[in-house]
Amino acid sequence: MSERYIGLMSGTSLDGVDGVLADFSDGLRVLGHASAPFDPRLKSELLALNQSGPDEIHRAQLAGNALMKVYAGVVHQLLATSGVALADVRAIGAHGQTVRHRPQEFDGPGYTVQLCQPALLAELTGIDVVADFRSRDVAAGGQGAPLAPFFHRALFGRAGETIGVLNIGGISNLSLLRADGSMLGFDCGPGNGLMDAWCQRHLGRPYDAEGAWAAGAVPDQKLLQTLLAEPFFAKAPPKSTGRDLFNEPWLQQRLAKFASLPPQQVQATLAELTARACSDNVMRHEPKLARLIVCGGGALNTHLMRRLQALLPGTQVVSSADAGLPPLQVEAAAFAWLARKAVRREPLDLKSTTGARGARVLGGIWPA
Ligand SMILES: Nc1ncnc2c1ncn2[C@@H]1O[C@H](COP(=O)(O)OP(=O)(O)OP(=O)(O)O)[C@@H](O)[C@H]1O
Ligand SMILES: CC(=O)N[C@H]1[C@@H]2OC[C@@H](O2)[C@@H](O)[C@@H]1O[C@H](C)C(=O)O
Repeated sequence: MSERYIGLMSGTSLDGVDGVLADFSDGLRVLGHASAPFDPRLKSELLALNQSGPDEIHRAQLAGNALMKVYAGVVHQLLATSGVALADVRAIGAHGQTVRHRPQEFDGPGYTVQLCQPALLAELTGIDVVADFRSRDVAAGGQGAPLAPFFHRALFGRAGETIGVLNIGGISNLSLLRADGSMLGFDCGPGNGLMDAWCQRHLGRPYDAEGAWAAGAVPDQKLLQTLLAEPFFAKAPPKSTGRDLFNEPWLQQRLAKFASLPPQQVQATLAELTARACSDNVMRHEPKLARLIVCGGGALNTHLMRRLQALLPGTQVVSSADAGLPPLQVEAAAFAWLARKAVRREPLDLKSTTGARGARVLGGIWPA
């Protein structure tokens, strides 16, 4: 049986799809990486679908179909560039696009929605598809996120060492892999999402490359304290979040009293907010952490990486590239790894991360 899997991730940044073709026959070997940006229409529709709007069920299905075409394009790109035959790929792990994340609503389990049409993807690729990774966890009382910590442990964990893995995507999440093999994983809060939105609004660019714009101003401490007063930051794990909370209206409401601040200073404050959301959690849960491996697009933000290092002077802050896997490949590889777990019906012990009642197999399988 082939040990080759494809992982496809389109995250909360809405920048597009990252795909990885990985071979797990001896640890992890990445055979290919491909990505595809969303065209502006699909991007704005996916963004709009994060909020309720007219005819949203219909629009969500069509957006899911359009998303699968982008996913299939990435699969074909991976096969073409790696030379791996279609029949040699055991399965695709397809995350889909999160448009709602409300794991706890009222007094029962809530829900989490990832737009995804696994049946269509199976048709378009001729490969088994594993999808819907989060709903079982929510059904078992968990947050449904983050799920990558299990992969972080498998890839970066070292017996006898405590290591942190920080993913900075649209939202940021931290995995603390402890020396005794136990682990803690949860979302920290905003990652690049608020910075991206502010940069798009004021510079017309999708993100602040290398954090150069933010680096040119000093954060406003009063605004920073106002943003950090959000109760999510003080909550104890398990916890997860998304665009449902950290969105542009959230920011605009808090900016109302800071109308005279120059936009660049707001950007510097948003970068500091992301850095603090992450570093405060390291200080709270593992103050003597020796090494923090950073992945996700935020690892490419030089200013953010410098701020993290400054806020965590006793910790060596490194990009995941220095630990063997480039930042934009980690999450996609995680969904290849999670697909393999589903195919092998191997449960994950979810308690320490999502807070689910116990170990569960995550994901459903749509045969080719
Ligand atoms: N060179 C760069 N300089 C600064 N920021 C960058 C750079 N390259 C990417 N980014 C940031 O990384 C983001 C994409 O990161 P990534 O692909 O990890 O997010 P995601 O997977 O969508 O999110 P999530 O992990 O929340 O699901 C971009 O939106 C941008 O903000
Ligand atoms: C609901 C959802 O899509 N959550 C994402 C999001 O993006 C980052 C953070 O918030 C994390 O909790 C999760 O993604 C990663 C892949 C995870 O599950 O580990």
